[in-house]
Amino acid sequence: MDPTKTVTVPTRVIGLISGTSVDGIDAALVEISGSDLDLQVGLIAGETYPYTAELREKILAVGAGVAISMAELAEIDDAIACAFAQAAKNIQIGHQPASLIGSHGQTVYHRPAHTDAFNTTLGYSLQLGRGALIAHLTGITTVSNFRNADINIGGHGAPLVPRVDAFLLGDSVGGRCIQNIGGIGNVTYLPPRGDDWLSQIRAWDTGPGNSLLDLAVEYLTDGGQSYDENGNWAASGVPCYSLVEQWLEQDYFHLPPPKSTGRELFGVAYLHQCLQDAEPYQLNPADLLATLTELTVGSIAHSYRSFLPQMPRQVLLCGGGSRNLYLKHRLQLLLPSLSVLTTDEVGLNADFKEAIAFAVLAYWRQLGLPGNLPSATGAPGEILLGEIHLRACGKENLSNNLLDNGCG
Ligand SMILES: Nc1ncnc2c1ncn2[C@@H]1O[C@H](COP(=O)(O)OP(=O)(O)OP(=O)(O)O)[C@@H](O)[C@H]1O
Ligand SMILES: CC(=O)N[C@H]1[C@@H]2OC[C@@H](O2)[C@@H](O)[C@@H]1O[C@H](C)C(=O)O
Repeated sequence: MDPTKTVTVPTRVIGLISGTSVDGIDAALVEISGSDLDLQVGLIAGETYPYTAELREKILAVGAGVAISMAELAEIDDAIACAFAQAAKNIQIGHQPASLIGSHGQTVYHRPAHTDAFNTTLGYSLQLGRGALIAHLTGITTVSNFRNADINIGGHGAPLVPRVDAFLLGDSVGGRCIQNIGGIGNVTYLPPRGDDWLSQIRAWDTGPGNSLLDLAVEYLTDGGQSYDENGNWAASGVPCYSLVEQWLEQDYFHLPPPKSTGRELFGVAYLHQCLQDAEPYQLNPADLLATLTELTVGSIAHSYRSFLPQMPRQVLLCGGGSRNLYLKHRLQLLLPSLSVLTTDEVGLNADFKEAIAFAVLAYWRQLGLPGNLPSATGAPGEILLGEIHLRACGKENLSNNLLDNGCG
């Protein structure tokens, strides 16, 4: 089938995701039409709904490897689904309702493909917040569990946003890197649009985004603050370049793409190692934050120099880290030949791009179009992503009754 010939009608879709920062659920209500080269997405509403402190703590604990019973796992899975369903309900208030939800869920574990004692080569990735419950509670058909189909054929199951980046941000004038800086950083390299353009796209996880910075701020303020607003604290310090150089020797940064990572590698234990490495340098808190910011920036610049087929004209930042002005300034200094902008500056909301992407992935799933990009995930081919949970018959009114379903 030629996907550009698919006949489509504008569809109102909700995209939902909570990322590796575990700061809350990003919800985007969008109107989508077209299929790929003619794909059009209009953002109607975007909102972040923070998790309760209790649920956030449980998610972080599970993600950090704290042992829980199967009953507790089921309970957290459903608590997350309830919070996602509530977010879907809230984002529609005052707007025409949506007919489809694409829910990424909450990643609590991600293991890229590898060989172990069982000779396993497939990766493993677990996103909680089951789509069946979201469909049941909202009465809206929900696509979820997007990563598994790609993983099941040998891919990393991540990153998945690159195919959406390609059709929303591809440019015929020059090459672009779309750099997400969430908890983890990931890049999509888009060569200038032309023949065989899709197969030349490259994408991978660059390493830590804000994850180490957020953990360090929490540690330095005894839990009083959760992030370095605009990078002001780091900006008042001086990076220790010897440490950055030492940290950049780490294997992950030298692994050729396709590759993916998560808090399993760049989480609490990694920060503790960084703090230990920093001890001989007696850094003050501002210097430590400047040094960790430089690790994020340095890992991005290093991976562009090592793995991009050619340097792009622009870097378009998105994700919460795009608001870190110090980080943005440092990246521009390390990549002087490129213009460092945000996706906002080319018309795509930088805060809700991932939520928008999962709305598009659900829409593609419904149209029967593939969602992965083999050059990004390492999968041997394109594949349909996501499981479809049909809205329950006679449940149309459920979206008004969420609080009666134990989700209050
Ligand atoms: N004004 C700001 N200044 C500095 N940092 C900010 C600002 N606003 C948000 N952030 C950072 O962005 C983070 C959240 O980013 P985002 O929501 O993109 O992450 P995520 O989606 O959870 O992660 P991922 O993309 O890895 O899944 C916060 O934890 C914080 O570190
Ligand atoms: C397993 C997982 O949740 N990975 C996330 C994470 O956060 C950023 C980066 O690592 C990316 O690979 C991915 O998310 C985005 C949404 C993606 O799949 O494109």
